[in-house]
Amino acid sequence: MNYLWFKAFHIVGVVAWFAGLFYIGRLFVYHREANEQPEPARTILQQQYQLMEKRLYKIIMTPGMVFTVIMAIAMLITAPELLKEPWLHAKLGLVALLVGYHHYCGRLIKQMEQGKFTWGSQQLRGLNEVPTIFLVVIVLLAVFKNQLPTDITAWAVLGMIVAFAAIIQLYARKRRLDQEKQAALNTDVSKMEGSAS
Ligand code: HEM
Repeated sequence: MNYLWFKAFHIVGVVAWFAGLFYIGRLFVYHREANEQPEPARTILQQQYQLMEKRLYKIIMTPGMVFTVIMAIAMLITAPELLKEPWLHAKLGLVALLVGYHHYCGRLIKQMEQGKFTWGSQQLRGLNEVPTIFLVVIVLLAVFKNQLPTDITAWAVLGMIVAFAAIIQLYARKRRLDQEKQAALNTDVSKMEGSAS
């Protein structure tokens, strides 16, 4: 019975952790794009995003991760025979990588604060998709366990990577065209103002 309680709260922890992992990636993109704004909007937006990133990391993401792991350890103490399962070994490997990604996000927050950050918004959009791939594979492993169809899973991961890359490229193209249109419009307006005065 305890096992089921731990499992239920393990899933609650996973939901909180991933809410943070998904949102932090979005905030990084907005934070980076705030550089393109004129002053004083740039400084105001950057300070606001900095604050939101730090709070999200400290108040949601890290507690979500710790809670997920504590509940997982409680499950393993209750049912230690699980430690012999190959699916769990694979899952632990992926979770270790995910924890690495979590800490990398913490490093990015510090780099942004110190103005040492060099990534572009398109690269950040790519980085933002990393947790989705982890989520899909870890959940598949947790549900299918040793029966996981590895070929379908590998194709699904590949399909996701290709789809994300294509969507990011298309969106970048759309943004570039919108910016060019806006710049042309601004030039026309200033020409009209010039000839009116
Ligand atoms: C230290 C890391 C983790 C360990 C040791 C761990 C271990 C476990 C164990 C032992 C179960 C119970 C399996 C069962 O009763 O059938 C479980 C269930 C589950 N875990 Fe994890 N887990 C970890 C992290 C994660 C993460 C990061 C996710 C999500 C991305 C996740 C998603 C799930 C889900 C959805 C279930 C429910 C599966 C089911 O009942 O069919 N776990 N986990």
